[in-house]
Amino acid sequence: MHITLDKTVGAQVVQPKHFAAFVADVQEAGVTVPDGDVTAALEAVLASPALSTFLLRCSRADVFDGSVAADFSGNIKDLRMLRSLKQLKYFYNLPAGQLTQVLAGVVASGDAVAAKPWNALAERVLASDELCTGLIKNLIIGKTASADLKAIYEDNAEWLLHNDPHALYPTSIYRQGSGHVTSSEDSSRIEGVMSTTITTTIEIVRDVLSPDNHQLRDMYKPLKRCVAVVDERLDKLYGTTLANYFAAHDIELVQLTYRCMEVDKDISTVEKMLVDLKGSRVSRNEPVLIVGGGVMADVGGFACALYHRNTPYVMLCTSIVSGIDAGPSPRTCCDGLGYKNVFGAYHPPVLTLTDRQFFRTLEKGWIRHGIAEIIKMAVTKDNTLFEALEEAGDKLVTSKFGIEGVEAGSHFDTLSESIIAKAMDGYVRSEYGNLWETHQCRPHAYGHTWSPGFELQAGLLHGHAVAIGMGYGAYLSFLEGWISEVDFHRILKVISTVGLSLVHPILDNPNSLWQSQVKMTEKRGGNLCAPLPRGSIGKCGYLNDLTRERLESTLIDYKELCKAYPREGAGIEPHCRDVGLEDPSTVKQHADNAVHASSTEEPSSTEEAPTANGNGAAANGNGEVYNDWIAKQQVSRNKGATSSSLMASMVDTTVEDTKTPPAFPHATLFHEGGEEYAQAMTTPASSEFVKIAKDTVAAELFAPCMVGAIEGQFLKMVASMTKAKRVLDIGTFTGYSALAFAGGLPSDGQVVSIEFDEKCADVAQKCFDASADGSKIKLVRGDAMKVVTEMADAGEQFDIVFLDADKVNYAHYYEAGLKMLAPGGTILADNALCSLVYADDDPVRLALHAFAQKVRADTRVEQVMLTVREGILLVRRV
Ligand SMILES: C[S@@+](CC[C@H](N)C(=O)[O-])C[C@H]1O[C@@H](n2cnc3c(N)ncnc32)[C@H](O)[C@@H]1O
Repeated sequence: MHITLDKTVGAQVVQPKHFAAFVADVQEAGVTVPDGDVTAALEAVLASPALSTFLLRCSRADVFDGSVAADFSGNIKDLRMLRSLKQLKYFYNLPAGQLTQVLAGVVASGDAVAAKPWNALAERVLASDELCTGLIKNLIIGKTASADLKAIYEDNAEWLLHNDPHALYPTSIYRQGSGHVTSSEDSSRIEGVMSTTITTTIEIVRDVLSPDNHQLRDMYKPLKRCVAVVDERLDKLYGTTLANYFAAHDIELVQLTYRCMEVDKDISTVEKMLVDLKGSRVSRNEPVLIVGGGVMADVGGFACALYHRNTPYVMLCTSIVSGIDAGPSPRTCCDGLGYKNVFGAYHPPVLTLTDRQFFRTLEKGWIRHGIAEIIKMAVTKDNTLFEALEEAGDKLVTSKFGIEGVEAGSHFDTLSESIIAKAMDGYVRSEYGNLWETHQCRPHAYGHTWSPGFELQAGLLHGHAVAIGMGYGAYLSFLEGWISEVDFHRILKVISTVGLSLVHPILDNPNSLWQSQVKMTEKRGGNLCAPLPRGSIGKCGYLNDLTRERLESTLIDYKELCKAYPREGAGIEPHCRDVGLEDPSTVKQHADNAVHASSTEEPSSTEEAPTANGNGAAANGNGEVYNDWIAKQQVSRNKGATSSSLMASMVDTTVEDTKTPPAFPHATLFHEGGEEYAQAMTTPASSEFVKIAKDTVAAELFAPCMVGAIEGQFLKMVASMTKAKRVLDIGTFTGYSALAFAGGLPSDGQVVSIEFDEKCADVAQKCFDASADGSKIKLVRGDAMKVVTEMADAGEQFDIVFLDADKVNYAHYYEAGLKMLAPGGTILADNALCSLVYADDDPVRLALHAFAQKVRADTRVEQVMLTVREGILLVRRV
């Protein structure tokens, strides 16, 4: 029994039953693959009625139609057939290596024994350099094709040429375009409609780089090579495995490697990729392999979107975020001009592969951060996923999704895999129906409405910021009566159990959340449209109204509620720096919200205000150009100013040194209000610093000795901007400066802090013990004069040396510090301008002045006197 092709009818429906019939026909007709010449063997198979009728039918199937897909849904075998159908539709244009492989897969799905000769044929074709990459159409309708084959395939080709040319001459088998045009009689007015349909496949796989796994081989063997765009970090971890995989299958690997940290997510990285793709002569229908996490998915995908205006790519996801979210996402992008995700294209991969094995090399902090994206899908889309998360709990983090200490095939192994799979399913179901983001009903934006306001400012990992947004959102949902109190607490519990944050001290500033809401409303076309759980967990609704007053009052209540949770709602390793990332707030000076540690926050919806106020010619609010404004405002403001005018610093660079500090008729460096304003505009100190201040006062120690909030933030940022690893803090007092430095160091960084007063040291140690960064600090009790000499003699090295003990001995600390300074290191001397404000007869006044003069005369160094707080002399070797 053969399927009869009605050649006059297009859009033949091909269903699983037709696949089954084809396999049965193969068996019944005893189609076997002859030995001997491989080309002859392939031709013989193509001539068989069973195969040819099946192929002809497939070529006319409307493979992108939803009703065709609906026939296949249900089980994995069906879905594999559906993917085969999408390829067989274009069989005329497939390389022989690919067609024989797909057919072997189809036959094997119905009858493993019958598939043996088909597998053998596929292997022989793949092994034949000449045949493997050649297009099937050359064999069946080309000039040299046999008359028998032409007789079977030529008529249909002719029909396709007129009725469905895409099936015969495709440049992409993953997209279809259609459209219609209506014109006026004289064609002076035209109304047109265009639409694109895109197909993609997503699969959770295991051991994808094991040579026994044929998924990548099947994709690239027919092409004989694989051009891979690989994240540098992944190359270090898996570069050899990747090379071995392709070598084992005799596929040439052209590897292009890029640094793909969050800061690299800009157009220059995309440009480099484009140049390399062109240099590697990638053709427009050759799928590029992209290997990496969220940033790589965004940037690599964007490069493919631009290259040849659209080049297919296979996304091999190596992180949770890419695995369930950024990887299969159609939204590719990069940052630019101080805006986040401002450039981009809608260009999903043709195949997404997620393999949990890669999670083995992820830090636990990264795993936690990725789980936030899973929680958002669970809460808004899938109650069963939520229950799975409740069941798995913290073990998801400790076992890295069932990869460490969990038996393969065990319940937890299966549970972990299903969590990834369900999250991915929920995500693409929300995304794919809204490809161009033409509306804002986007469940996957849950947790992303208020978090952009504080994520960067607090240096939070994206996942922690989103988790706070989700917790707060769930509270609003509960207040609206959309979910029960029980469900609200279930959501908080899931977040807290995996160590994600419910709160952060940054929430003490509700303004940042409000500003984010204002911007988000603007970006969402004038609607807040904040996705929140509604009805029950797993269902989504949208909050469109929230006044500032309500936001502020509910936030206070929410913070209070969270105190009942472990760690009083705080997350574990919530900051970028905790997981070895650069602190985003110090990496790029974006505006309120810029580059984040992940790519999944509402790309294209979070383009923020520009970073700076433009160039000199930019218009002010009142329409004046900048230079006019300078002339009017600044010139008159500085009229009459003499030596202290701003001009002096530019035209007169030879300000004289004086033997003694010059007269300065003020008690402080700043006029009233100056410091307060600066502090108001500085990232607020966290609760740990508030604790130090309180403990200092409680111990009846003189609190103004501390460096305080502005200088503390400055020291932290210096440490992080200079990428320091070791800091020497001379003069601990109660620990403020030490803890500030510690905050700017990576997790393996160290602050050595010296203090000779036992009472101060005791208070400091307690504060260190209570702080997350305290473990980075080593408190040395003793006389700094002696301790630094011993350290210098022992050859210790530091990236930063901070002088803040007895001022009269600064010269000594300075010399020892220079000895211990690592290449490129920095010395900072605190209170360096105090000589101006101390009483004339104060011995410290002259000592500080002498010290400043010493450094001024020192040809080994360059220095700058900063008017921060009481003056900081910043020194480095030249
Ligand atoms: C200005 S406070 C330091 C403030 C500290 N950096 C902070 O941010 O809180 C100076 C500290 O240096 C300590 N100190 C002064 N001379 C010292 C010395 N020779 N050895 C060790 N500690 C000393 C004092 O006891 C005092 O606690």
